[in-house]
Formats: sequence, structure tokens, C-alpha cells
Amino acid sequence: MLSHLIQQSRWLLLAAAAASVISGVCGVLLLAQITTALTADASRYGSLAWTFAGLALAAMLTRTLSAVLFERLGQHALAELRHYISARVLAADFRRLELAGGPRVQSALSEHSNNVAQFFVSVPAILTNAVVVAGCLVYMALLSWKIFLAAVVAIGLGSLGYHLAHLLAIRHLKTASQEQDKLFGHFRALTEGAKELRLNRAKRRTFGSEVLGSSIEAVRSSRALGMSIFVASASWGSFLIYAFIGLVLFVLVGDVPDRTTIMTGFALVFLYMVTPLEVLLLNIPRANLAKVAADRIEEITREIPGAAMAEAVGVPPPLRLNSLLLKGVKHRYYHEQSDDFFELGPLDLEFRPGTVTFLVGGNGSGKTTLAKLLVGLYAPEAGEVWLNGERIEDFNRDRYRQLFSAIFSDFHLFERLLEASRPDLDEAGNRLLARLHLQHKVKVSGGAFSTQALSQGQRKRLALVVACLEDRPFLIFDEWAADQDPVFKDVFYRELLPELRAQGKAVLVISHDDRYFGLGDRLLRLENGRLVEGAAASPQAERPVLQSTVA
Ligand SMILES: Nc1ncnc2c1ncn2[C@@H]1O[C@H](COP(=O)(O)OP(=O)(O)OP(=O)(O)O)[C@@H](O)[C@H]1O
Repeated sequence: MLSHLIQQSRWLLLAAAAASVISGVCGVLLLAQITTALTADASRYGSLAWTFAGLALAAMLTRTLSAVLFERLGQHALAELRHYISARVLAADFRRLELAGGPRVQSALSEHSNNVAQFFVSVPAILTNAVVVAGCLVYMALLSWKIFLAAVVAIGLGSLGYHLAHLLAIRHLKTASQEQDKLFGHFRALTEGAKELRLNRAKRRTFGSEVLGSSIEAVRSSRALGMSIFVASASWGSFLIYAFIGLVLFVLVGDVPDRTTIMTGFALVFLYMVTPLEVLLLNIPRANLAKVAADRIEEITREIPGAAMAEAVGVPPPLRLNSLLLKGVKHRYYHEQSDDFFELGPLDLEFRPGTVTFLVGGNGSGKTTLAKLLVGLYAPEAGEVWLNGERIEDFNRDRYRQLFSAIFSDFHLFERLLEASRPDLDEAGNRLLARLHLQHKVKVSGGAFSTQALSQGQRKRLALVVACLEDRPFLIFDEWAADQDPVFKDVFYRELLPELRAQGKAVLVISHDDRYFGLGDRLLRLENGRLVEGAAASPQAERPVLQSTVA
């Protein structure tokens, strides 16, 4: 992931890196100028001053250039990652997305992406300071090979300590990023469960301290521990530098004739080198954190492989429904905690245009799962789906899904009506709003609802407006009427459903409103994942069920 981002902007990255390196080189040359000026004749001051001024200016310009370029690279990487993750989520197989879970995806899109982008902020610091440190070491090597060898030993010890610390720290950083995915789930509960948390003080307290609080703490402690180990290893590096300075100044230089001048020169080099070295050692952990975040993003996106979703070029011809057959289809959910399965099917069903089918059954009997299987959100684990004589498989499932409009009980209303291809969107939308008695509350203008601050039943009517605007051949309503008042329930069952039937739509209505079951053409009953025969309409049903076939 990180290497892909680096590869993608390699030229800009190279330019930024070159600017960082030049800035570091200018820093080292400035140091050389300073040490030369300390011992130079007054006659050379003029030329030294000009060189010094030129180098200072070049250092400032190249540092600014590299910082700006890296900042741009960081923002570019962040945007790229967000595009990439969103595209993966948009294309992901629905079931795999359900399994991966929203909070982990949210975490990848926000925190992990930010941490990866931070890499591009730490790189210039690492590069510039690495050049300064390397330059100082070379300068010392020119002065004395003994000092150079001592520096090599110090660097070797520092690297070994750093490597060991790295192995330990990375474990804690990984634990922190795993815990952070869970934390995003708790953040969601914080707003989505706001009502429940306010109504029950004990629940609020327990959630705040034991669930949310402990998760925040777990992230904090693992990350703090990981970063502390890195920082401690950076301090170990600094200590080695001071030990090295001591060794050079008090042991290696010895009692030479020109001791004061030499000592002054070395002291200057060392002092000049300490800050870059510390900055260097502190920025390497950030780059490591970016690596951990990039691995996490990769792991999450691997869990949500893309389903075949060819983007149609232009407007594809609308799908027709002549017949839709489910032959022996099955779906299974595995419940890890109880180590058991819920199995739906095998189901054999046929749907034809112009029919209204009621699907009934107790809670958890598999109605919604059947709807998800029917609309192609789940690929059948066994059996076949046939549309108009064509078998539906992975390669044509996305096209097949375009046959349906569905309102599930956990439906989502988008801010904009996304059926943008209709030129009469506003007009048709407002007509439908009037039919659903919402014209005084909401308008469609500029392709969007004027408000969504409505009751749940009213929002469901907006979802119905969207479904009607989509004008698909097959409509699915998952307990749509459950939130409607008796008057509107009547409108739905007695007016809208017959109208949809008359328009030749196939309609599947998941419902518990048994007094209306007689208005359908067919009644299907699910019990524990199996379709059962002998579905009977309620005694108050309005007219007999025309058919009760399980094909
Ligand atoms: N996302 C899921 N992951 C795992 N198991 C699930 C999932 N969704 C549903 N199940 C399991 O499948 C069974 C059937 O669920 P489904 O939502 O299809 O029932 P339903 O008939 O629509 O129920 P209800 O009337 O309560 O809406 C449930 O008992 C549950 O155990």
C-alpha cells in the first residue's frame, strides 16, 4: 500500500527528496563554513560571508520547497487512499462488507489513512537530518579515522538497540490499531444510541466507563507504550551520541599541541549534529506508525474483495422481467459465538410480472435474508437463479440487481436523489410526494428532498418516492407499512399495491399485517428458513388468496 503510493508519486517524491537532501547538504556546508571561519584569516571573511549567506539562503529555499512538496504529497496520499478505500467499499461483495463491519471501514478511511499520510510529513525530516548527520560523520572521518571508527561503533550499537525496540514496539502499535477499529464502533454507538443512553443513567455510566472508556484507554495505552519504546530507543541513540562525544573529546583527541582549536571544532560539529539526530530518531517511529496503518488498510481491503461490477458505458437498456426463477437456492449464516448456522432454503420459487406476493413468517424466520438473496445482494451458496431464461452468475449479478428497487427496514435515504438520469425528476418527485400526503412537508427541488427531518413513517414514504422514481420492474418492501398509520396502511395495501400490479410490476411485500394478506396474489410463509405450504389468510382477510404456490 505504502510502496504503491510511493511508486505512484515517485517523480514528485524524488523532487521533494532531492530538495531535502540539498537542504541537508547546505546545512553541512554551513557547518564547514562556520568551523573554517573560526580559524580563518580576517582577509578571507568577505568571501566566507558571501558563501555563508548563499548557503543559508539555499538551505532555507530547499527546506521550504521540500516541506511544501511533502505536504502536497501527504494530502495527495490521503486523498488517494480515501478514493481507493471508497472504491473498494463501493465494489465490495455485500456479504463480505457486512462481515468486515462499518466501524473498521470508517477507521480505515479516517485514522489509518491520516497515519499513512503522516509518512510524507516525516520523510523530509528524516532525509534532511539524515544528510546532516551523515555529512557531520564524513567531516569527522576526514579529520580522524579513529573518530570515524568510534562513530561507526556508536551507530552500530544504536541501530541494534533501535531494531530490538522496533520489534517490540510494532506489536503494541498493531494491537492499538486493532483496538481502534472497535473504538470506531463505540463512537457510532455514542450517537446512534444517544436516546437509550440518556434514558438509562446506569447504562450511560457503564457504556461511558467500561465500554467506551476502556476502549479509549486500550488504544491510548498500547499506542503510548509502542511509541514510548520507540522514543526510549531514540533516547538511547542520543545517549550514545553524547557517549561518543565524550569519548572523542576526552579520550581520542588526547593531549595534542593544538588541542583547544581541535576541541572547539569537534564540539561545534557534535552540537550541530545532536538536534538533527534527535529529530531523525523521533521521526522514524512516525514512519513506522504509517507502515502499521498501511498494513491495516491493506488487511481491511483484502477482506472486502470486489464483486464483478462492470460500469456500464452510457445508459444501459432497462431490464425487463418475464420470469424469475429460484431453483434450490440456499444461504447460510455462521454464528461464531454459538458455533451454529442459520440456513435458509433450499428454496424453489417463481416470480412473474404483475403479481403481488406476500412473504410472512415469525421473527428470524429468514424473510429479509430471502429478500437479500432474491435481489442478488447475497450470491446463493447452492442452487441457481434464472432471469428470463438466463442463469445469473457472478459476472452478470450486478446487472441483475438493477431489476430491483427495495426498501429494507434499515433503509438509507441519500442526501440527493441519485436517479439523475430522469429529466423530470423534480416534477415526478413532487407528484409522488403529493400522492403520499407529504407535499406540505417536503419538496423535491434541484434533485434533492428539501428536508429529511421527518418521522420514521414519513421518511419511509420518502424511500417509497425514491423506489417509484427508480421505476424498476421488481419492488420489494420489507415491513414497509409497519410504521404507517392505519389510514396510510390502507392507501398502501388497497391503492398503491394494486396500481403497481396494474403497471406490470412484480412486488414482494414482507409484512405482518395479516388483515391485508388476502389482497395479494400469493402468500409465502417462512418457518426457520424453510417455505411451508398451507399458508392461510387471516379470518379478516379481504379476499381469498388467488394462488398459494411454492413453485
Ligand atoms: N448479518 C447477519 N449475520 C449473521 N446472521 C444473521 C444476519 N442477519 C440475520 N442473521 C440470522 O438469520 C436469521 C434470519 O434473519 P432475517 O433477518 O432474515 O429474519 P426475518 O424473518 O427478516 O426477521 P424479522 O421479522 O425479525 O425481521 C436470524 O435468526 C439470524 O440468526
